Amino acid sequence: MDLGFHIQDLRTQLLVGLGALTAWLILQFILKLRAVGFTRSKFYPFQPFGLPGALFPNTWWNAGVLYAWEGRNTIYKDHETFALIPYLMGPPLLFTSSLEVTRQVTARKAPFDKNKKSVQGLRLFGENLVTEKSYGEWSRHRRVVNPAFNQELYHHVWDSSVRTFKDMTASEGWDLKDTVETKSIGDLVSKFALLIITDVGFGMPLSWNEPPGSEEGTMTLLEAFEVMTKNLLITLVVPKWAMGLPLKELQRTKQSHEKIMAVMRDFIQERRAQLGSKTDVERVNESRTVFNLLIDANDHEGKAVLSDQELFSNVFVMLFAGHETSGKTLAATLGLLAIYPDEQEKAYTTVKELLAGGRDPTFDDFDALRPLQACLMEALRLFPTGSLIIRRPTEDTVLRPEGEQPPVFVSTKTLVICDITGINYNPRYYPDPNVFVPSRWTNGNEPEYLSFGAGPRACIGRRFAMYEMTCFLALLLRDWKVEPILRPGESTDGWRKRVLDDTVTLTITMGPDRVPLRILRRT
Ligand code: HEM
Repeated sequence: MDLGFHIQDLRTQLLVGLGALTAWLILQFILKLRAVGFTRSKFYPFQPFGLPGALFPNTWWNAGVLYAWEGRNTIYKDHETFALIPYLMGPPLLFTSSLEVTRQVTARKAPFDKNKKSVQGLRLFGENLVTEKSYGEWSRHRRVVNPAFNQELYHHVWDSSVRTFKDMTASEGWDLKDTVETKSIGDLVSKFALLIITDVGFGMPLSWNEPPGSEEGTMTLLEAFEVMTKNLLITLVVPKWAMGLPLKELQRTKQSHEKIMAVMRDFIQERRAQLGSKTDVERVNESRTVFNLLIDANDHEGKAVLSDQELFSNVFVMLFAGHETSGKTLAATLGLLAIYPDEQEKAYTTVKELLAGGRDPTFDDFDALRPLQACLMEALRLFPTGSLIIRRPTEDTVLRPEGEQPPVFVSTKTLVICDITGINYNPRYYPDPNVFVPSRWTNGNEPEYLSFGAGPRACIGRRFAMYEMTCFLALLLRDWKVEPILRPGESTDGWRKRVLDDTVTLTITMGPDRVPLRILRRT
């Protein structure tokens, strides 16, 4: 055999292959540029939210998963709207920090819809309110769930928040202490929010020390959520059959899914058993928890509005959307109040005057607690837990930014990223965007608020979240003061960077991770 000829042949084939690949990449690159109308672009090998972009950190050559967060003060400096072209892999993206463009993308009947792939992680158990397409089955889901979010439910949220807060301080031993140091206020407030959603959303009041599944040796629901959230990437990339392999993280991820499925199955069965023994009149008079309404809609004879799978999936998404977001927001708010003692003092003065004699806050106090709501809104501006509104054009479209900026063409091949972080740090809308200024939201000239989304797909749980978080904050500030636990020689700016800014993670929602705090009893 002529080995020299064989190698020569192989080399030629390799060169031809490489040439073809290069030609194909160049063609794709041109098509991607065309898909965004040759708009001003930045170039990276991959897109930030897919593999392998998300696997590598955000750096000069890679737009990692925290691209928008880490670039919040820089990437929009020259252009409020620009394209990101992944030249090796992934669709072209149009990033915008423009309110005007975001309004056009999220408006009712706008030619934009959810992108199925972007909400893949929330489709773990099937389609639901969050994952359905606006021009698909979404309105059917929203029609079923909408009526549950009413005043009666919010009353329930408030009462449950008071009860759970007291349960927390008693169970965590705070009631016997003057100073509490916690390594992670995030863990406590996340648990608080989970207990509220299980109680109010599903009629399952659980005590602080007995979260579901707390039998010895098994994962609790809280742990299951944490594992599932942290390992979302594993869920998205590892095929189902491989989840059974004997690797620790795979096993834990699998266990977390099983736990969540089991708890939800129990929820559904228990509730069905309760509802089954009731007449129609009794059903109507029943406490209208989100869950009762879902079951009702599911079971009503001849009028099944949601399939069993959809019911299951909506239960999951409510548990998820209803706890992670509020927990992370509360953690960020407490962290910021700790390093802005003047703002904390102002909020405390409101609470002290309103709750004279140390009484508990009631539902009717909500409006008077507006300065506390402003602290939460401002923290959520700085750390928007739902940080990206991702949409795909349903037809080729032109977006028109404000002022002098040129119109932007986007084809159906493009993903449009309305970057809430980008908008929230845009100095045109929020002067001194890095500073925590709660009075932005009470000065009578409030800017538009994007942190709960916009348009018909905006957050259905906004008021739910604001009630539970305001109540928590009122109770905490009434009795306690929060302080940062500084390292020797550390400034509060250094603390903010280390504990808040640099610990932000993006799984499904975004926010600081743990937030260590010193909590001192007020005398
Ligand atoms: C601080 C707390 C919260 C924040 C920051 C937040 C943020 C958001 C955002 C930005 C969206 C829009 C996403 C998009 O357009 O792609 C959204 C949608 C949604 N949120 Fe929230 N959320 C919070 C709390 C809650 C709570 C407590 C619940 C339920 C109890 C909830 C349930 C939902 C649902 C079901 C949707 C999808 C609505 C639809 O597409 O029709 N959220 N949320």
